[in-house]
Amino acid sequence: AQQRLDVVTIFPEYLAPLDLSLIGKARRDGLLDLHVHDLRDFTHDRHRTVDDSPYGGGAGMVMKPGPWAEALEHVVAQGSAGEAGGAATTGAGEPARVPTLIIPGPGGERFTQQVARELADEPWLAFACGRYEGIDERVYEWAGERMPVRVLSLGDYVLNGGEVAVLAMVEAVARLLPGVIGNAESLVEESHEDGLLEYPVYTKPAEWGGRHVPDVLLGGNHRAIAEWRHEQRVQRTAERRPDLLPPAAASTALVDLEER
Ligand SMILES: Nc1cc(-c2cccs2)n[nH]1
Repeated sequence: AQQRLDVVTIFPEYLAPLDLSLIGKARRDGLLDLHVHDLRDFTHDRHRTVDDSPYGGGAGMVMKPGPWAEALEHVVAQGSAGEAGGAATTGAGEPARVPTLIIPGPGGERFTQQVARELADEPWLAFACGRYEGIDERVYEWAGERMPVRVLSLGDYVLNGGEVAVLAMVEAVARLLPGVIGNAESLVEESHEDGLLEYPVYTKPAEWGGRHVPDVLLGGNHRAIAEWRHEQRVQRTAERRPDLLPPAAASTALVDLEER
């Protein structure tokens, strides 16, 4: 199953880290088909203008709609024709005609592990990297008439542009694709897979700076180890992320903690 990814940005070099290690290998193994497009290639003036001052005044600049529409039309045309890399195919083996367009922004729906899993099932994703001051609203409307559009936020903080958010989302999605991560089981027990944070991990030496590895991990009782690890995940989630626990479990886990 190959996934096609297109990224449109005014800083294509920002996406260079995607050529490294895991993601780079997935691309070389043909699991991922990544294309980065420079938004400025879709301008026609001498200064390759992509933004302008906001109607209604206010600080900063807003990205112009024209270049975005031309860039996204190019992405749809190139991707669906299978030029410069394969046309993504749906699960049913049908060529995908349009991508799901992901637009990072602080005002979007929360990007979570669940959303990452949904995106990993998509045959074709396109990412539009805007600048913080924003993209002309008519681009969202224009794109929404042609393809599914999701505005996604990494969290409640403000970045200057979408590139960093796209790097994070591409990594979170690509590692879920079959064959990208070595042993699939490492995908199961990690944080947020089942709503709990991960348990503490240890490796050699057994004693380090006067600190010891919990005895249960040094023995071979796999059931006891699994129980200890689950208990640690519940405790750690109750301490750091009670919001992830269903209310009853949160208070029970906290009562247990306070009693210790
Ligand atoms: N979560 C989040 C996304 C963003 C931006 C995306 C694009 C420009 S700023 N800030 N914070």
